[in-house]
Amino acid sequence: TRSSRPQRMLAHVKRHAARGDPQSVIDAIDYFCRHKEWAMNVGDEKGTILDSVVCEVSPGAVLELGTYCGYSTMRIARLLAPGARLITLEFNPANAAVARQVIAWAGLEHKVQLVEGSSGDLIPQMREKFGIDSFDLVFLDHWKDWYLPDTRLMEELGLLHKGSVLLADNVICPGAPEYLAYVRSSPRYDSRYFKSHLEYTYVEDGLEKSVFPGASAGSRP
Ligand SMILES: O=C(CSCCNC(=O)c1cc(-c2ccc(F)cc2)cc(O)c1O)c1ccc(O)c(O)c1
Ligand SMILES: [Mg+2]
Repeated sequence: TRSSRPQRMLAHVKRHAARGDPQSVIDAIDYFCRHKEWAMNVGDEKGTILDSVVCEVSPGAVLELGTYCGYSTMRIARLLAPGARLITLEFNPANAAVARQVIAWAGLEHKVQLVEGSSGDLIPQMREKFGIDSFDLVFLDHWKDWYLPDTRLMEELGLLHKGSVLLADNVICPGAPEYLAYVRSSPRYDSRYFKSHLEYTYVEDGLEKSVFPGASAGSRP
C-alpha cells in the first residue's frame, strides 16, 4: 500500500539528518514540510517560542499531549537537563511508530517516554504508572476540543502545582476557543498570547502560555 506522509517524512529524515544530532533532524523535518509536503508539526517559527518557554521553565517533568511525528518532542527533549523527563501521549498508533523512530534517530529516546492511548484515559494513570507527582510544563497539541477537558482533569487530579506552565498550540488555527476563554478568564491562570503563524504558512496562529498560580487562587479567601 502507498506510504503515509509521516512515513515519507521519516524516510527524508533517515536520508538527510545525522544520527544523534537532534537539530539536523528538526531541520530535515522543517525542510520536508516547507518544500515537499506540509505536515502539522509545530514548526520552526512557533518552535522557537516553544524553545524559549522550555528554557525559561527548565522543567523537571514535562507532559506533551499529541506527539504526531515527534517534532516538538525533540524540540523539548533536546533542551532538558540531565534527569528531566518528558512523557508524550499519542492517540494514533501509526504516528506513534514513526515518532519512536524519529526520536531514536535524534538519539533522544532516553529522555522521552512515548505512551500510546487517549489522554483522557492516560492522564489519570500518571502517578501510578509513571511515578509523576506533578508537571512543571504541559504542551497541548492534540485534538483541539480536548484541551479544556484535559486541563480540567489535570487540575482535579492535582497534577499542576503553583507555577506550572501550560503552553497550547493552535489557539487560533484550527483554534481552541473554549480553552482560550477558560484560561483567559479564570483567576486561576495568568495567560499570555504569543502571536505567530500556522506552521510553514502565512496564516495567523499562536501559542497561549498560561501559568497556574496555585489551586488556592480564585477560591474564597
Ligand atoms: O495527536 C493526536 C491526534 S490529533 C492531532 C492534533 N493536531 C491537529 O489536529 C493540528 C491540526 C493543524 C491544522 C490542520 C489543517 C489545517 F488546515 C490547519 C491546521 C495544525 C496543528 O498544529 C495541529 O496540531 C491525539 C489525539 C488525542 C489524544 O488523546 C492524544 O494524546 C493525541
Ligand atoms: Mg499543533
